[in-house]
Amino acid sequence: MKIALLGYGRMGKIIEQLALDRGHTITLKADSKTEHLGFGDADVAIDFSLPHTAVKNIKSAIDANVPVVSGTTGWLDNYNDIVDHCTSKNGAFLYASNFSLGVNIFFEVNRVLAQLMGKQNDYQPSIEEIHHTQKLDAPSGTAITLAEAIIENSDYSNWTLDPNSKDLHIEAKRIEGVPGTHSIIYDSEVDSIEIKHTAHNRNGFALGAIVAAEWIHDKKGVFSMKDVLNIG
Ligand SMILES: NC(=O)C1=CN([C@@H]2O[C@H](COP(=O)(O)OP(=O)(O)OC[C@H]3O[C@@H](n4cnc5c(N)ncnc54)[C@H](O)[C@@H]3O)[C@@H](O)[C@H]2O)C=CC1
Ligand SMILES: O=C(O)C1=N[C@H](C(=O)O)C[C@H](O)C1
Repeated sequence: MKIALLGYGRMGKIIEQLALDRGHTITLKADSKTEHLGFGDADVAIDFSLPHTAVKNIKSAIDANVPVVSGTTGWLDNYNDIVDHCTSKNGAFLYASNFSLGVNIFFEVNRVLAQLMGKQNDYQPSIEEIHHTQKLDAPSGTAITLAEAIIENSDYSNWTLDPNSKDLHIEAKRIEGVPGTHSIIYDSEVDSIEIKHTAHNRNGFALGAIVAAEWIHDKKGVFSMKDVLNIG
């Protein structure tokens, strides 16, 4: 496949390496200095850019009739706008807050645990996420996905970063060099239950994005990693 990379930072560079190893070619490496996104004959685009550039990048790919997968976080207020745009142009689009196989399994474990704990009022749920200090958004997109599943199965209606709020609390810690760690904690007076996913490096995110790009390149519609991995 010919792949256009929208974003050539930490993730874009790892995706390039793994994509070449899988026999793909890279036709575009767009970064902050790129003035025009020339998609040429790209089969698919992979967007790992910045919260304020993702919407424009995704729309440009759809307008160029290039299926696009996006892992950029922090832009989801515009998600429905992108879905409408993709549908009106008969394009192909997939967003995942986290592309790694391990986290997508963790999402399912979180959902089952949330269903079990939904009526256990003695337990207070909370989420902790830890990322490197260069991360621009908080909480992480992954933490938001985890929170949404807990909210669906409980009396909570919102998540919050404020520890004094009554909403579902997400604690976002920034520590140099951490690729991404997410924990769900249910705490009671007598015990606690905790599940945790720890990324050891970024390769799982990158591989998942390439697998998603391979999957979507000949499709039309709006998809998620559930469609790609066939889990859940
Ligand atoms: N969904 C997932 O599995 C994962 C998502 N992420 C997310 O991916 C995004 C990127 O992460 P990193 O690579 O670590 O960030 P980074 O800061 O290393 O890279 C961002 C890149 O975007 C480029 N860029 C800036 N303006 C652009 C524009 N207008 N068009 C195209 N590119 C532009 C920058 O020059 C840079 O190369 C973040 O939002 C992060 O949260 C990161 C890892 C995994
Ligand atoms: O910025 C990152 O690095 C990551 N961002 C994603 C997120 O916001 O959930 C995924 C992963 O945790 C790494």
